[in-house]
Formats: sequence, structure tokens, C-alpha cells
Amino acid sequence: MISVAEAYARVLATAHPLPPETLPLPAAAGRILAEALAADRDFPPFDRVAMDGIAVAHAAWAGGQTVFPIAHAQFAGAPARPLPGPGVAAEVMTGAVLPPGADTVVRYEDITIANQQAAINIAAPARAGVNVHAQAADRRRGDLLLPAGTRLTPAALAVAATVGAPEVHVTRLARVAVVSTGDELVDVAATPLPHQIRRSNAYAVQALLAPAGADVHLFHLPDDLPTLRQGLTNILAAGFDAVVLSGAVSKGRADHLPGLLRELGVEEIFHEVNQRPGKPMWFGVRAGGGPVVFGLPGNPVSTLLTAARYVRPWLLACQQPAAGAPGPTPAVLAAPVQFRPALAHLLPVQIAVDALGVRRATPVAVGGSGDLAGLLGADAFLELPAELTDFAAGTAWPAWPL
Ligand SMILES: Nc1nc2c(c(=O)[nH]1)N[C@H]1C(S)=C(S)[C@@H](COP(=O)(O)OP(=O)(O)OC[C@H]3O[C@@H](n4cnc5c(N)ncnc54)[C@H](O)[C@@H]3O)O[C@H]1N2
Ligand code: MOO
Repeated sequence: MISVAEAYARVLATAHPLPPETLPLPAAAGRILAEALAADRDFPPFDRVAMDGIAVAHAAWAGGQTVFPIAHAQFAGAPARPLPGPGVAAEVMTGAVLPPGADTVVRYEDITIANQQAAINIAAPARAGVNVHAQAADRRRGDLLLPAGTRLTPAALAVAATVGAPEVHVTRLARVAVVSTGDELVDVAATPLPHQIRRSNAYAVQALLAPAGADVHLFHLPDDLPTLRQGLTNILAAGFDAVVLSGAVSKGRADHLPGLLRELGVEEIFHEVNQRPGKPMWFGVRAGGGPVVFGLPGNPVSTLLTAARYVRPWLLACQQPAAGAPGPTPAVLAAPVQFRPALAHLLPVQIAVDALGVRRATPVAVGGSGDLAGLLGADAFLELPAELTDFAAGTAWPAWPL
């Protein structure tokens, strides 16, 4: 049986860059740029008035002039109108082009206007250029602003907009089939019979993967082998990048998936990982450019934790190959934990940041890997190594977000 680290390495080794697609800018929020965007103009593109007030030539003010006749007003969105002379001011609004001939802005708060004249009320002249956001102060035309591979955060999206990109080339979402299996499972809208339960795993996996860049399609297949075979054949041929199955990978007589996947040409990369929960996990790749296939154990806690530990990082690595998959963030155990089996323990926890900025992880009482409601208080899980059994309060371990 392989270790968590080895299983993770084998999963990540199958991550591949996804092809680009073109999207309208607003639809591209959160996506990964597949092209580089450069500044088409200086930032800002003109000397920009940064405060409402009057624009003057600093030399006149520094020379002792404090009262300036107002020649005109320069509003944002109007073409530049020069000062008619060195001892004259223009009223200016934030965002306007600085009138040529002026180099400094004095705020309305610091002047008194009467009879079309502005008297400056501050004792000593400010420095030249004050309250002006000078052309190219931030970036120059031609500067590379957003390299390919950049995530379109709100700030990045604003930069793309300002350089005039109504459409952008971005990495397309990974197409992911999330397939639950099992005859005991009925639709969420159904009233289950006493021996049935409603399907929940697929929704958990969808909610985990969609924000990480997956276009998720949900399926359900029964345990009946011919029907399962036909359904899986169709899903494997449908152009998905990944197929995420939940259930039917353990040792039961209806746990057909490992055998069936092999029969359908999906090469097994591993089956069983040295971890709890999630030991029966299966992973393979369909030869000839087909999807990767994750067979996640069906117990709800196992499904969600293994999806967070393996599938989501795989997705992120496909989208941003240069950045790679994000690693865990350490957190400090708030209470001692004992775990005897020689398995890595994926321990659901609630993280709180204490007054010193330390991330403290409080174990959440989960009754077992079937205790779906037990996960409600957890926002992460610690990965405690298989080699140890006693984990003292105050020790730090890798934490993966849920
Ligand atoms: N003899 C052994 N039995 C089991 C072993 C083992 O090593 N030897 N491993 C156990 C572990 S650990 C797990 S985890 C489960 C995993 O089994 P499967 O992946 O085959 O999952 P199922 O048997 O199909 O289902 C397990 C459990 O989860 C419920 N389930 C399944 N899918 C969903 C869903 N979409 N929504 C909600 N609940 C779901 C299902 O009803 C079962 O109760 O095997 C142990 N057995
Ligand atoms: O993945 Mo199983 O819990 O170890 O239920």
C-alpha cells in the first residue's frame, strides 16, 4: 500500500495544462489568463488631477503669488485646456487632465474663492507637483502587467479592463464528471424507503471542485454490473478531463469499480492508500488521452476529504501549471490526539487564529467516516503522519482546507 505522499505525487504527475478559450471579460473573473497583457498606455495616461481645487504654476506660487485669477474650469472627461498665463489658475476636478502650464493643485479646502479669484490660505507653498498623479508614475506603456498564468483576481480584472481587453484568453475549466454509485441512493428530491438514503456525496464534491475551476456534471449509476458498465463507458467517452467516482471501490460484492475500470481500459495507478479515512481510494488514467479517474471511497467523510486532498490540488495544478498545486498551511494542534493504526490520519479540525496570529486547530468530533453531519464544524483537516501515534498539543502539522 502506498503512502499519502506517493499517492499525491502520482496524482499530480498526471496534471496537464488545459487548453485556452476566449471569454468576455466579466465572465473571466477568477480564471487563469492564457495570454500576456501589457500596458497599452502609460498609467496614468496623462497628468491626472488628484484633488478637487485649483491648478497653478508652482513657480508663481513659490515666487510669492497667493491670489490667482480663475481662467476656466477643467472637468474630468474634457480635453486639456491650457492655462492662459503663468499667474492664472484653473479650477480642476479629480480625474481631469492637468491644464498645460500648471504643475500643482491646491485643494478647495486650502483656498477661498471670491470674485473669480482664488486666495491660497496655506502659509508656505507646498512642493511642486503636489496633488497631481503624474503621467506614467505607476507603469509605462508596453510594461508587462499580467503574464500568462495570472489568476484574474478583482485587481487583475480591473487592469485587463483598463488596457482595453473586452475579451480575454483564459484556461478553460476542467470538465469533471462526478459520479455517485450505489443502489441504496435516491435523488435528493425523493422520499427514501427505510433501506435507502439520499445521495449527498456528489453535491459535496461539486461544491468543493466548482470554485476551484471545474465545470462539474453530475451522474448517478446503479450497482447492477451491465448498467454500470454501459453508464461508465458513456461517461469515459464523453470528453471529460476527470471522472470522480464515489463508492464501490472497497471489498464488497457490489464494489465493481476497480475491476470494471480495468476492463474499460483505465490503467490503475494505485488502489489503496495508507490513510484513514479513504484507504480504499483508487486512481487511474485512461490510455490514449482519456480522463483521469478518481475512485473515492463512498463513506461521505472519506469522499470529501480525499476530494480535498487529491482532486482539488490536481485541478489547480492543471489550471496553473507554473504555480503548481498549492501546499497545505501548517496549524498547531489545540488538544492532544492519539491515533494507533499505522495509517496517516486525516483529522477534521476547526481552525481559529489566536491573538498571536497562530493558526490553532481544534479536532472536531466525527463519529466515523459515515458521520456526514460530524463534518459540519470542520473547515480543514490535519494530515498526521502514519509513523507516529501521539500528537501533543502545541505541535504543528500540515492543514488542508475543506
Ligand atoms: N471488508 C472491508 N470492508 C470495507 C473496507 C475494507 O477495507 N474491508 N473499507 C471500508 C472503508 S474504509 C470505506 S471508506 C468503505 C468504502 O467503500 P466503497 O467505496 O465501496 O463505498 P460504498 O460501499 O459504496 O459506500 C460506503 C458508504 O457510503 C455511503 N455512500 C456511498 N455513496 C454515497 C453518496 N453518493 N451519498 C451518500 N452516501 C453515500 C453508502 O451508502 C455506504 O454507507 O468501505 C468500508 N468497507
Ligand atoms: O475511508 Mo474509510 O473510512 O477509511 O470509511
